[in-house]
Amino acid sequence: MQDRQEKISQVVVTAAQMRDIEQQIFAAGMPVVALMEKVAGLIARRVQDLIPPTPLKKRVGILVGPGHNGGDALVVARELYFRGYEIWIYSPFEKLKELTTQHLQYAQSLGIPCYSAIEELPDCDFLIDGLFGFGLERTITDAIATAINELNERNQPIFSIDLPSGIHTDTGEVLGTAIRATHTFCLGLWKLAFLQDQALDYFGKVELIDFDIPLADVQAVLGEVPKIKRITKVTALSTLPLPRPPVTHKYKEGHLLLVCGSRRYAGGAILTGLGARASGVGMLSIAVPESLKYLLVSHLPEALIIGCPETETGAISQLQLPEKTDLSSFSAIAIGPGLTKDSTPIVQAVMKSPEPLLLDADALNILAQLGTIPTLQQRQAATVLTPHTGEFQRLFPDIADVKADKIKAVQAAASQCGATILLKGARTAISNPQGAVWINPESTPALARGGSGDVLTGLLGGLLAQAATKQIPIEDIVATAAWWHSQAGILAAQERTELGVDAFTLTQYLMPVLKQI
Ligand SMILES: NC(=O)C1=CN([C@@H]2O[C@H](COP(=O)(O)OP(=O)(O)OC[C@H]3O[C@@H](n4cnc5c(N)ncnc54)[C@H](O)[C@@H]3O)[C@@H](O)[C@H]2O)[C@H](O)CC1
Ligand SMILES: [K+]
Repeated sequence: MQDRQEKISQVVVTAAQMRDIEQQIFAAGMPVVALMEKVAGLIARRVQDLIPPTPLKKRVGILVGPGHNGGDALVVARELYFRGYEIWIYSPFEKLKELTTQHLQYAQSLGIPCYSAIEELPDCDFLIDGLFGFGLERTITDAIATAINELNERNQPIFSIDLPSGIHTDTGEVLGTAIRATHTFCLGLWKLAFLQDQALDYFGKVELIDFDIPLADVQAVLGEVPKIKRITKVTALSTLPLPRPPVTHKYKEGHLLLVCGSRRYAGGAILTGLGARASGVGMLSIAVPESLKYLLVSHLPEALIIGCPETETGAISQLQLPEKTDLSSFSAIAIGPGLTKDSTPIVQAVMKSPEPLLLDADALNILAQLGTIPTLQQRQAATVLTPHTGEFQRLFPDIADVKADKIKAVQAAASQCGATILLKGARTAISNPQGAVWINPESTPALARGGSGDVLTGLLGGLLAQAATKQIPIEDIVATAAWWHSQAGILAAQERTELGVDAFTLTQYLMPVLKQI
């Protein structure tokens, strides 16, 4: 049972996949009417929990569209009516699907007022949005668009069924206009839109209404291992190097080399180091410009700080590793935070490393400038890139608009360069070269702050180093780091508000996330 719920919570579907899964259920004998009744019954009960009908009678506006999303809304309306709510229906479409028509007829027979003009819908305590679900297929125009805009301006709580009407199920695009919900009940399985940054403003709180879709039906459509998955606590924790074997030594627990910092950006090197520290990595070496050496030693006494020759501008000019050490001495290398663009030769040098390599920040800008993206294909070991949208666009100028469909964009980029790519955002997306995608479903705007990416680079570098001898897919480790990093942000924001999560503070919340579990 637990296992089913966990698997369901990892699943993400497109509208077409949802329709196919639904067809499996109907083909197996489940009547459409019964499924609607079941789903809408669950929604009605949740609404009653959230806004009970007493002591003050509540007035509810029900927005009814032409399809089964409208049918769901009418079943909710009927249930709430019998529980003592005062119901008003707005049903502007002339032609409704048959089942929806029947529910509307019955609602009217009960004496529930029903109007087709938005002006006639009075102010309500809250609204139920059943205009469109995953069947929305074109831009909303004319009277319906005007009505949606007017309803948004009323500032009443809105519960959207399945999706806020107007949001494209797959891309999250606003098709003309869309309901700005305060709460969205996603039905059965998470739709892709819930993981697309561009739609997030419209959902309000989100909640999955699990209506017992059999796993077999999901697998029949998506396969045993779905291509696109949500990161969950369970998936994230499964790749952590915990518990440690009772007998081990520091080099067995990974040796990470960080290459970062410049006179101009000294703090970035410290934050990257602190992120790596939290990963538990066995050995940490940090290459910085010579002039930063003692600053780093004072912040990270456990690390081996390698002072490198520097340019006039204070950037690393040459990677001068200690005696008897070369790039193959490390289990993983992470390069980029605070480098400046003056460290181009260093990036070229580490690309030759035979170990997993993580490139971030200025290392990505240097890569873009060099136009060396195609050479990544030739690397023997795994490569991970962690761009934000701007860096991504500089690296992959020929990939169509990232904002229009982030998930497609990250898949295309990973396949183009043969690296695993983590595209940062409110919903960070990770793709391996074969197009297997992880999306991080929870984060906080508190992390939109200078230095928070440096922390991620250190943390992920440390996890990559520890996993070097294990058979864990690279993208799974990247997903764990993304999850851990955002959970630390969420925890810090809970205790300190969204303004209180500077990058140093963030590093201090990485361990408490694990301790909570
Ligand atoms: N997931 C499930 O198994 C269940 C889903 N339910 C609900 O059903 C909807 C999907 O229903 P469907 O009838 O296929 O689509 P919609 O209700 O979203 O509406 C489609 C309807 O609207 C017309 N249309 C599309 N775009 C526009 C537009 N821009 N302007 C005007 N009209 C438009 C289109 O032609 C169709 O007629 C799902 O979201 C759930 O809420 C079940 O009730 C339970 C099981
Ligand atoms: K809806």
